[in-house]
Amino acid sequence: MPHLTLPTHRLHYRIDGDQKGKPWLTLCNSLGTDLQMWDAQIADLSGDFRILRYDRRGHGGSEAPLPPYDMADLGGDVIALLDALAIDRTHFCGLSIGGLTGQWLALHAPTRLDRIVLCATAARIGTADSWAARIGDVRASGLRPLVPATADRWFSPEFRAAQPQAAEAVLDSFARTSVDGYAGCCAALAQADFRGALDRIGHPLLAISGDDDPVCPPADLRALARGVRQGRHLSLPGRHIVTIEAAPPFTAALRAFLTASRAD
Ligand SMILES: O=C(O)CCC(=O)CC(=O)O
Repeated sequence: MPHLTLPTHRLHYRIDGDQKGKPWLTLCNSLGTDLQMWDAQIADLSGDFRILRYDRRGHGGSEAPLPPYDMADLGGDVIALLDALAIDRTHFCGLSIGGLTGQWLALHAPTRLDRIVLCATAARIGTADSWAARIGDVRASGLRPLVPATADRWFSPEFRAAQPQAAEAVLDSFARTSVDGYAGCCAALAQADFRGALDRIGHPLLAISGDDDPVCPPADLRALARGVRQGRHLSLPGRHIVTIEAAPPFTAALRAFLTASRAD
C-alpha cells in the first residue's frame, strides 16, 4: 500500500497500468468513498492509461489531519501527489467532491491537467446550512446511521436489487470513513463555489450526470458544461454514483473523450 507522507497526514494511493509512455489519468473519489469506487473502470482503462487513484484525506487508507479543510487543502493533496510521482500533466476524472477538486485544480493549477471529466458534481453542491447539518449529524452519531439515506441518494432501488454486492461495498467504505475526515470535507463543500469562475476553465471538459441523481441533477452538469469554455454534457442512467451504476457506458464515454485528445 504506497503512501505519500505529508507534514500533517499520509495519503494512500495506487497506480495501475504503469506503462511508460501512456498518458496519466488521475481518478478522484466522492465524499465517504475510497479509491476502490473506481475498480470497474480499471480493467478497461489500464491498458491505455497510467492510472493514479488516491484516498482523499480522512478516507480509506489516508489519514485525517485536524479538520476543517478547504478546497485548497484537497486540491493541494493532488498537487503533492503529482509532484511526488513526477507527473507533469494528467487527465483528471472526479466525482462529486472529486469534481469540485477538479474545478479547483483547473483554476489553480491549469497546466497540470489535460482533459477533465466531472461526474455527478456541480460548481456549488448544497448550502452552508445543509453541510453544517451534515457535520452536526456525524459529530453526534457517526456515519453508520446515515447509511440508509445515503444508499437511497447514491443508487436506484433497481440497481441495489440487481447488484447488491456492488452497492454494499461502497456503502461499507462510507460507514468506515473517519468522522474527522468526513466532517472536514463537508466543511470544504460548505465553502466551495466555482459558479463565478467557470468561464476561466479552458480545458476540454466532459460533464456526466446520473439521470436520477437527487444530489447533483442533470441540470447541474449541463450548467457546468455550458459555463466552461469547451464543455459538453452527457447523462447516463443512475443516481449519484453513476460511475458504478452505469459502469460500462460511463467507462466507454470516459475512454472516448480522453483518447480523442490524442487526435486533436
Ligand atoms: O458525494 C459527494 O462527494 C458530495 C455530495 C454528497 O455528500 C453526496 C451525498 O449526499 O451523499
